[in-house]
Amino acid sequence: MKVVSTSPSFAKYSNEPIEFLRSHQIEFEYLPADITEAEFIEKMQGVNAAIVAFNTISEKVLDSLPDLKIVCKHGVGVDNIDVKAAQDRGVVVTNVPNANKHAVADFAFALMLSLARKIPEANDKTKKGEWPRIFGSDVYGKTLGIVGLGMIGREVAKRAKGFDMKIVAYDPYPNDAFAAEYGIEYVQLEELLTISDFITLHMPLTPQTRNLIAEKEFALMKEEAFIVNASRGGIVSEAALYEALKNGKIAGAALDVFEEEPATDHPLFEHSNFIALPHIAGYTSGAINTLGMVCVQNIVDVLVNNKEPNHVIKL
Ligand SMILES: NC(=O)c1ccc[n+]([C@@H]2O[C@H](COP(=O)([O-])OP(=O)(O)OC[C@H]3O[C@@H](n4cnc5c(N)ncnc54)[C@H](O)[C@@H]3O)[C@@H](O)[C@H]2O)c1
Ligand SMILES: O=C(O)CC[C@@H](O)C(=O)O
Repeated sequence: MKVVSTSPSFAKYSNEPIEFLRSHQIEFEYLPADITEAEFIEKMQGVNAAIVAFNTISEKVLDSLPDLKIVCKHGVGVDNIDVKAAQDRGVVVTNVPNANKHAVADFAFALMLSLARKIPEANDKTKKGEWPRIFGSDVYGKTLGIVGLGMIGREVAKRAKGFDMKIVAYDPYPNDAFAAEYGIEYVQLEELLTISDFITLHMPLTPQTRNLIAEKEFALMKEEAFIVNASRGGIVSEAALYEALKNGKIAGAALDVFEEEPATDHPLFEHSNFIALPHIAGYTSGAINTLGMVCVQNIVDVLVNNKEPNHVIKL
């Protein structure tokens, strides 16, 4: 039996996941994260399980890999996997919910603070020998709008309580008990965009959420508002964001995720009130170790124990 990973972070902090596979007589190999579809199909012949980060598992890929039994998303969002096609072919798809929620929530908060206090700009100038008086915006006591109050959104809300923020949320599937416990008010998206000083997005990329934040939505926001997206590229229209920043419709934005990744030499980079990150919100040692161990346990359950693994994505 053989497992391949295209996730560059799999087993980065310890060998435990690979040793676990070997203890079950399962071979392991890394493939490059930016592998082409044709190369992936070629290298995956005879392989029984794939651990994937960003590469696309399309219907064509699944049709070309008759020995594949399980695809494990090394993370949460399964937008790069054709789950329906996999299900139709009897290939199990799993993800790892929960494992990187603290890492991403911390990161989203770091981005809000970085935008409000202009930390990247202050760092750049100080290292260039300047000693600038840079004035920022308050975070403490401001209104935070969380779009998508799932596992990560709820962790962001818990952090925001420590900053005494007023929290509003939009989510088509409300969690009333959590909202009541943390004093969160559910509102419609339009209201959230209108009243929030900080807006943070934490939902999956789906046909319904693609371009959810576009020209009309930026027009609703306050001129002092900051927006953070550490969920998925494509939820924020980058063309609309470019115009919103250019025309001063909002105060700043930070993206950890882009419509096309890797994002290099992007028009948004010209805006000084725009922070660009390379899809690293979930990258901490604790999160990565848990992700790896959950993936390999699921693989052993399918290939060796003949048992339903945890976190199967079912449509
Ligand atoms: N940047 C990163 O490295 C990174 C890491 C982990 C997860 N993510 C992304 O974050 C997303 C959220 O992760 P999670 O663990 O909180 O998932 P989750 O499933 O626990 O929560 C997602 C929430 O979004 C809500 N939702 C669905 N459609 C919506 C819509 N149209 N508008 C508003 N809310 C909507 C759901 O009801 C749910 O409450 C993932 O889907 C993934 O794409 C990114
Ligand atoms: O595995 C990764 O490298 C990141 C995955 C992350 O975006 C997620 O959806 O959890």
